[in-house]
Amino acid sequence: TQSTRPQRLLGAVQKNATRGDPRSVVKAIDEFCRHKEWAMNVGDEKGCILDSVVSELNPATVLELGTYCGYSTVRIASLLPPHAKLITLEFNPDYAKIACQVIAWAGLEDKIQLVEGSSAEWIPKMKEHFGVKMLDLVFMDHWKDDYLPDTKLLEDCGLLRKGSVLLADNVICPGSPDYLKYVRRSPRYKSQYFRSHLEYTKAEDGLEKSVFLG
Ligand SMILES: Cc1cc(-c2n[nH]c(CCNC(=O)c3cc(-c4ccc(F)cc4)cc(O)c3O)n2)ccn1
Ligand SMILES: [Mg+2]
Repeated sequence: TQSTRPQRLLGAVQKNATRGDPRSVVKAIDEFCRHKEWAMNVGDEKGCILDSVVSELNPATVLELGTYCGYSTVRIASLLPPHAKLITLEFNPDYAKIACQVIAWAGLEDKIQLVEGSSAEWIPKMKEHFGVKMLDLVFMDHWKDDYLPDTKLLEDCGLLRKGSVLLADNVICPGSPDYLKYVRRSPRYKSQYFRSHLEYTKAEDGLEKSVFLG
């Protein structure tokens, strides 16, 4: 039977990356997506901006919405301090199966908790189920129409504290206009746009970093 793109991406990781070496996993995926098949990872250009936000924040608790094949999951987790935790939420079981293997190849299972299900179901369960008190960083990279409702849900569930950072991918392409308007207008956020390009292309895209002011 035909393989899927995520399966071929995993194959490229297993063929070209060194087990236990997250940077080689990231590099193998970027090479595959640049030279073989485009895939919707945050990519190397926006990935560097993601790296700088994570490194500056040094977060203890990170939530990623939208695992896909685990590219940004590995990128973020490889920069976290020893006892930090990354919870990543994936809705699509086929993506989750691939991401689980990419994360294992990178040797980052101990830092990452991959959860299969919807954000609407799991965000309200963060505290009781994962013992999460507050989120230091949320990387939003799931369905673009869910960015805004899920931001409001994060606020309502008391998961954001003064200084929590929301970092949203694809605010231009495919775009999340209602989210962008909300965080840029709201007095409860300090927002900043990092202009870049859609992964592996010349199209404009960027990351929006929004600090919750409490
Ligand atoms: C918990 C939960 C998780 C999910 C979930 N998990 N994984 C995803 C994938 C979401 N990502 C995208 O759709 C996406 C699309 C493009 C794109 C595509 C085609 C173009 F022509 C141009 C750009 C580029 C990107 O960078 C993207 O991130 N959703 C969904 C629901 N609930
Ligand atoms: Mg994205």
